[in-house]
Amino acid sequence: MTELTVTEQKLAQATKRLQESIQSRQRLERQYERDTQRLNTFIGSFFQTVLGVDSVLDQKLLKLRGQLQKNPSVDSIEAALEDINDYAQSQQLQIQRLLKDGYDILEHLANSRNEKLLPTPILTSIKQTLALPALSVTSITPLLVNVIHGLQQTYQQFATKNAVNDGDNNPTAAIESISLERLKQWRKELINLLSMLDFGSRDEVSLQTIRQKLTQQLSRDQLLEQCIKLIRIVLASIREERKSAQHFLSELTDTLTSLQQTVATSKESQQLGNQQQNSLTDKLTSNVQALSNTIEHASDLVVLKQQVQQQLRKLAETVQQKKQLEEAQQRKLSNQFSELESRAKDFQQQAKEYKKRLSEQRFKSLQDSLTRLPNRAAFEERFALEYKRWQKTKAPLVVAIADVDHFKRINDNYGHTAGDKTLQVIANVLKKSLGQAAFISRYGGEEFVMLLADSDSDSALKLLERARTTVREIPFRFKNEDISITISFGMADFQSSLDTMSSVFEKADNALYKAKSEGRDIVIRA
Ligand SMILES: Nc1nc2c(ncn2[C@@H]2O[C@H](COP(=O)(O)OP(=O)(O)OP(=O)(O)O)[C@@H](O)[C@H]2O)c(=O)[nH]1
Repeated sequence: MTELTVTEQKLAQATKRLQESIQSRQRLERQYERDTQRLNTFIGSFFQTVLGVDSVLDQKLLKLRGQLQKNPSVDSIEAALEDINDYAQSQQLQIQRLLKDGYDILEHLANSRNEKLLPTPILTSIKQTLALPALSVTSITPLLVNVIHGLQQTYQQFATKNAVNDGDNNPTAAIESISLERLKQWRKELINLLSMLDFGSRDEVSLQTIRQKLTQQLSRDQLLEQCIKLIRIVLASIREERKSAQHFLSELTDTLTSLQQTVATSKESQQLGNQQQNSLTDKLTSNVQALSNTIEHASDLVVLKQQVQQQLRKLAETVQQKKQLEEAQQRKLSNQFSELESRAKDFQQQAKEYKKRLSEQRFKSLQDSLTRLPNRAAFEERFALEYKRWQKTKAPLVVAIADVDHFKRINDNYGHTAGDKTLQVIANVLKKSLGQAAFISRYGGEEFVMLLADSDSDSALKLLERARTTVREIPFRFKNEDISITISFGMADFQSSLDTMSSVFEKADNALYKAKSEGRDIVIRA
């Protein structure tokens, strides 16, 4: 083998090795490129998944993706991945804490008694998720999103309701909507209670002011303040009542004492008078006896005449004394009796006034002070009576509930006094249209409840229709504006022996609700 041949062989081997090494390098580079590509794709989809979860992580991933696109060194990628890993670990603790918080919130919502806060399907899915063996971000996050939607719906419902009911667009008021609902109920209840109070002119102004305040939207504190004022008025009135009852009782005791005294003195003077009378009678008897003795033993007529005259004078004196005594006794007794009589007369007058006052109070406690119609308490009493009558006779009995439409607007637009006036006018229209046959009461607020006994359902419906149209045709004028006011009715009658007071009332109430939802200004029969 020549030296040239040897050299050629070595060169060929070296070339081959070089080619192999180039190929292997190319393979490696292709592999690296593929790996980088895969990593890029993975980071890309990972990036899509976690995008928006954490802004710091977003930045780190964006940086890594940028590096990968520039064919970086493995070292620099390793450093970037390590950085991301450290950050992810620190966030993991945070996520666990958040998961725990999320779990607690869901558990609280699921067990909350106020389930109205969330729609039922959401509550069901919370309960199902909580029952899972382990919680993860993927199970809890969609649920939390649902909860947020649910709460948002509830919030919007309350906000709309408040805006419609109270004309209040203040969002903070809407946030407090649950307590606002409650406050509204309390205000309504207090207005009802107020309508049962009437302590005469002394408290009229104060009660009127409280009523006026209660018809406006109040905070809890303001409502409490009105409550306290009301309690003070009631207490003052109770004190007054107690005083007046004490006065009456002390008058009664005085009169009885004086009667007792008169009876005692008349008895005493009668006893004394009897003694005196007896002694005078004895005296008279002995006078007559002496006279008869004188006559019997007389021998001389002149002497006898003198003695008889003397005895007769004594007799006349005694008779006179007896007469005077009798007259004195008579006078004393008659004085005592006339004194007693006048005392008794005074007392009788007082008792009459007291009784009148008591019956007035009873009447007032059953009368609504604004409309002078029977109030809710009177209605309950009458309803029980009519129901008993119906149970016995099965004669027709209809319950009707009337409610002024959009009454709040009248208060809001024309003031509370206009609202009061409206209620008074409507009360009169109801009285006139329904006549004597109906028992009409102001049940509370802008609600009137009527009992139509002896009217069958058809004729009751006609009467109510008449009342409804009459109200609509009244030309109300407030603040130089002509307005039309309407009322809606719900009615129901007793039909089967299964009907009870509350079931028929509820039917009428549901019918009224229907009347409201069907556009108002109508009478709906259950
Ligand atoms: N002026 C006055 N207002 C009263 C009286 N009693 C209750 N109100 C008011 O009546 C209003 C009743 O309003 P809502 O229950 O919301 O009903 P509405 O506006 O009549 O609406 P609909 O019944 O749905 O047609 C409330 O604003 C009460 O404050 C009262 O004696 N006098």
